[in-house]
Amino acid sequence: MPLVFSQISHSYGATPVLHELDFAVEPGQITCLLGPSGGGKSTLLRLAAGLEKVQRGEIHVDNDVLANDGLHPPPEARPVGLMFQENALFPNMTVAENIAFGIRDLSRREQQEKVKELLELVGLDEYGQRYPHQLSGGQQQRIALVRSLAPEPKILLMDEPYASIDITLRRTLREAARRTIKEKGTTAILVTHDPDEAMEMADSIAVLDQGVIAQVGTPQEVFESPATVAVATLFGGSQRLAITAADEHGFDTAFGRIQAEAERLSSYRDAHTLVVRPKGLSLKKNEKSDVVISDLRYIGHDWLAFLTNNNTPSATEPLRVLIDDVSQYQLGDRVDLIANQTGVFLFK
Ligand SMILES: Nc1ncnc2c1ncn2[C@@H]1O[C@H](COP(=O)(O)OP(=O)(O)OP(=O)(O)O)[C@@H](O)[C@H]1O
Repeated sequence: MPLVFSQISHSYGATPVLHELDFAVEPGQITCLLGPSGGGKSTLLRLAAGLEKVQRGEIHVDNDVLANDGLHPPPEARPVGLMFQENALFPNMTVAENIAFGIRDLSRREQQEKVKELLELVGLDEYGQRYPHQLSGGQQQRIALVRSLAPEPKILLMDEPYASIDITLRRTLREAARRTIKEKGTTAILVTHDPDEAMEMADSIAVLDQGVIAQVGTPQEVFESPATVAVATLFGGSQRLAITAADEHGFDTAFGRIQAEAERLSSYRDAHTLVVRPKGLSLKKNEKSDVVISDLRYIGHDWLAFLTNNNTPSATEPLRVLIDDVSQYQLGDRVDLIANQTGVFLFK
């Protein structure tokens, strides 16, 4: 394994952030670290980068100890490349000089060849002699990426590199980054709190929640079989509801009864929490129901129904349910809720 965190605990003052965390990154993969804000994602990356001292536990690279409470090599002595938001390009150096910065020990010719190859890789062959302020934000990001790849680090650490970039450009940059990282065979960890970004970029997603890794898996595994409530609620407009009672026909929630198949229920007899995606429920009209369609909104490809329950306080957030055929429904319709086969998750 190129990068392994073992039993890492970390506190800021008296505030614990990481708790005996174990995490191994697969070689040659792009792993996205995803999780609620403040969960410790950046801290984990900063520990590997050498920007933060390891307090407890160890970090290994290829079976060698990289850092522990007695070993703290500086960032430049580590086999890692950094692409953090704060690591802007050096403004007083040309693009070529920026890229060559980390490979100053190579001969001049080798440096030039490397710079040329990397500029071509991100489609900016003509830009070597420009200064950063003469580039667009997206071009600067692409240069920052290849600058961090120039020394051919074993591991590339990226902390929200696209956070300040607009959504369309972000998509283009992600693609460029994924292609470039894959072409180089680099092992990369990308911190993001955008689940869409993680789904698009990652070979593997690791969810960090409350100081521990809650789940590691392919984007499909993490999306379709979330291991915890925190993982389930990361994706797809998921909504969390408490289950107040359950029997063989379904379960009771703040939105009344949600009907479900008996066989499904029996495997979740002790469930107390329901996480439901907008695609996870179907509606059936029932004049006697207390659940009412209080809003219908078009969201591009689909319609969302916003449901409220006449019997619950108005402060309760409406339940959002995707509907196939909007012509069947109108505002004020009363409906029953039925759990679909996918998009509904039960937790103890
Ligand atoms: N230098 C610091 N001094 C004190 N507390 C810090 C420091 N850096 C981070 N923290 C705290 O540690 C916790 C974890 O922070 P961290 O930045 O690692 O989380 P994160 O998962 O990357 O969050 P986000 O998604 O919001 O960027 C937060 O509560 C944060 O306020």
